[in-house]
Amino acid sequence: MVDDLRRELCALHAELPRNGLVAWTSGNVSARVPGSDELLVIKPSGIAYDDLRPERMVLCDFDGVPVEDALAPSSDAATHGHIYRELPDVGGIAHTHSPYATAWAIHGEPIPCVMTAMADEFGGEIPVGPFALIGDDAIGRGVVETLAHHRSCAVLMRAHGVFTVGRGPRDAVKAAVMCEDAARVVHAARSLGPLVPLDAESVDALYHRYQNVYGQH
Ligand SMILES: O=C(CO)[C@@H](O)[C@H](O)COP(=O)(O)O
Repeated sequence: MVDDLRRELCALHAELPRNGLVAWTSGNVSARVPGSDELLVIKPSGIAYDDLRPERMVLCDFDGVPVEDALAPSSDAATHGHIYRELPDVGGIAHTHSPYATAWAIHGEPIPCVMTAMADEFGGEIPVGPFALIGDDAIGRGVVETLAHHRSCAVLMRAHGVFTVGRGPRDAVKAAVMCEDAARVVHAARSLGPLVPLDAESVDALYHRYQNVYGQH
């Protein structure tokens, strides 16, 4: 099972540069080991995306400590672990520095829910979380605190970048792609004139349809 996760994560990491969400070695994706309340798999720290391999993915505990001989895990391993510990329904997490969303994060401004694609994916605005230093679980604490008050699966961490959560790592990477798309389009819309947020009833209806009816079943 862990070997399958390593393969899935390796393929998903390739989606970050492919979608223009990261520069050089920034960003990371992790997966909870299914059924576990103490293990995750995440990328190694500071390794070029082209050099990532399934066997280089690092199996860690939720404190971000590798449980086997491995490369040093991502700087954000303890942050991912904190999120898995606090949010049992989360099975995957992605972190990017995607440019438009990070510009909103630097500005400290939530992305308002002004288009159907945002209501579909995020169920409202994409909120801003607090500034936190990198290296322990502080970012994770900020993400969890922010998500307690929002339906969004993405948080813009102030002066840093994007953290997304999903049922699995693919959902989290998709949310990171959709977050950057929203950040870019809403920025363009605002340059044309004032933004008009969708009303709450429409947001609820759109979110419900997309989450429960859209796609193949
Ligand atoms: O911004 C951060 C730390 O939150 C990361 O995106 C780093 O840029 C990549 O760190 P590693 O995952 O390679 O340690």
